[in-house]
Amino acid sequence: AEWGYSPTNGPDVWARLFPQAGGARQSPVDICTSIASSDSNLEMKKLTFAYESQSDLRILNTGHGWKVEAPQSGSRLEGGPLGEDIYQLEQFHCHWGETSAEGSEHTVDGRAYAGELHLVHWNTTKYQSFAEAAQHPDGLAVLGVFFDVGNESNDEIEKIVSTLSEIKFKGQFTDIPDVIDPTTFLPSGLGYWTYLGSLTTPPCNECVIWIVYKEPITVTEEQLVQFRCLSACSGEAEEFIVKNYRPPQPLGNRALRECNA
Ligand SMILES: NS(=O)(=O)c1ccco1
Ligand SMILES: [Zn+2]
Repeated sequence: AEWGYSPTNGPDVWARLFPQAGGARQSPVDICTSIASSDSNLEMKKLTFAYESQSDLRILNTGHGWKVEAPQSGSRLEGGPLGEDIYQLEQFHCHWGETSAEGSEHTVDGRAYAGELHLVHWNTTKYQSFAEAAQHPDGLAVLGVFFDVGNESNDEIEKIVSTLSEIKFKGQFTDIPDVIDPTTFLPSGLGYWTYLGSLTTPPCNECVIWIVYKEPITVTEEQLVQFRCLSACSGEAEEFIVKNYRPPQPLGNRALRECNA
């Protein structure tokens, strides 16, 4: 039985097939800003990133959304909550909802955004592959960026949107002709929250250091409408991917730290 986001195969039943989904350090979480502790040593070790601009990146319809494969050996994410290790960009994708009133995975004081972009990195200092890194508590680092709906379309997201008609069905892929610079997905304000969590899709490995930016970026309703036209099926039967977000999971006794870069 393929997992998904419907009542019969969605987040409420994932733990039956994927035991880790019922663990104590699951993601996403509701970010309760009043309990976030501004941790001084996060400010000392500034979070730094360096990405390459790449063209001809492959975008795939995974059946659960779109995913851009961006293995960037030259990219580096380090500092902040990442200790002494260097993390390398592997892929990026996003989550959205049926309407723009929902769609993000993390929420802020109970408020959902219209969507959430995930830039997925893995620890190349300690591990030899993404798959290996995903088996360790400090294996992955994911940058989360919220989407707000506004009037200006996001040019970088538009490069993604313009390919979606070619990958309407699950399993289809194509190359993005434009040059993509992942830095352009990041908000101007670099304040963030960070905590230890998991992949938000099965198998929900508890291997992610989450870094969620406070400031959203803006996309248009039309861009989100295009996301919802992707099909979860590989054939004629059209079942649109209208939502692909997991609701918040218990924070439990995990520390939630913030850095106002
Ligand atoms: N949604 S996410 O970034 O936690 C992820 C990456 C790979 C699988 O799930
Ligand atoms: Zn994600």
